[in-house]
Amino acid sequence: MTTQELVAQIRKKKSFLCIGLDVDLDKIPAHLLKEEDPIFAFNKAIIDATQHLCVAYKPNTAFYEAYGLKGWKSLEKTIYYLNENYPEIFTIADAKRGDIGNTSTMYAKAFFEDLAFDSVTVAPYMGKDSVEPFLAFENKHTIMLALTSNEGAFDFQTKKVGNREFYKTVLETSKNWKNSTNLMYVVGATKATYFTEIRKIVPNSFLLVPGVGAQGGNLKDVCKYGLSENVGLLINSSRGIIYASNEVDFAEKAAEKAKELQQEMEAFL
Ligand SMILES: O=C(O)c1cc(=O)[nH]c(=O)n1[C@@H]1O[C@H](COP(=O)(O)O)[C@@H](O)[C@H]1O
Repeated sequence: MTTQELVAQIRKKKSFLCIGLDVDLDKIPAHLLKEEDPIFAFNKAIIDATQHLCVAYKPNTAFYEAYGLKGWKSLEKTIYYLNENYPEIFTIADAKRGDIGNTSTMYAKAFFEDLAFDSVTVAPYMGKDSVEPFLAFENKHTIMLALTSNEGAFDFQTKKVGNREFYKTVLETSKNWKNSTNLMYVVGATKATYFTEIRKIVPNSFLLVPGVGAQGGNLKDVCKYGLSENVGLLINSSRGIIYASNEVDFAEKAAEKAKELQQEMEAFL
């Protein structure tokens, strides 16, 4: 999917919401456990109930890998279901990959070719030659960690290297990499006050913003400091939406939570 197509979808739906499909079998409604594939049954119900309110879905692969082969099959069924039924939706494999060049190429093939996701999250720690193999794929997006939502972000990312915070160096450096127009960046919603500085370095890039809902990030502040000319934000909520209820009405309740966020977003568009 091109960035223009993503922006057009945002304008049409008046939403820049991304729903995180982080499925935990201990948290989903008990009646689904009788299904042949409870994870897919849960995802399908959530997707059908919320697809008109959001523009992206982000399964975090950890929640599928934890269940072995069965979990990976559920991930595959979920992405196929999305691509077949809602091709306008932007899909994010949240896998936080990155390795030496030839290994990164295989990671990129796994998520862009075999599973046909539109994007994948990547860690920048190994540098240019670990990220460029992902950037080589046309109309695919590489979402690189810049300033994460967790406490540990202060361990390295905000530390000064020379006279500059490390996350700023990561952002600035990555702009010089080959095919850097295929880059997006992760910035946590819990770090809303940093968005002004980040926008000085990457004024037009899309930012994936996790951390609203369960982690306490504030949507209004993120919009205030983070919105760009072409919107430039995908705001993710996982637990805050998908576990709104663990009864038979779980999909309906998830849609209510998604609608609340969509309406807050609409006010900014
Ligand atoms: O890359 C991510 O998506 C990510 C980066 C980050 O800084 N913080 C963060 O929470 N995430 C992911 O975003 C999701 C947040 O989930 P909730 O806290 O349940 O909304 C999880 O899948 C996290 O792994």
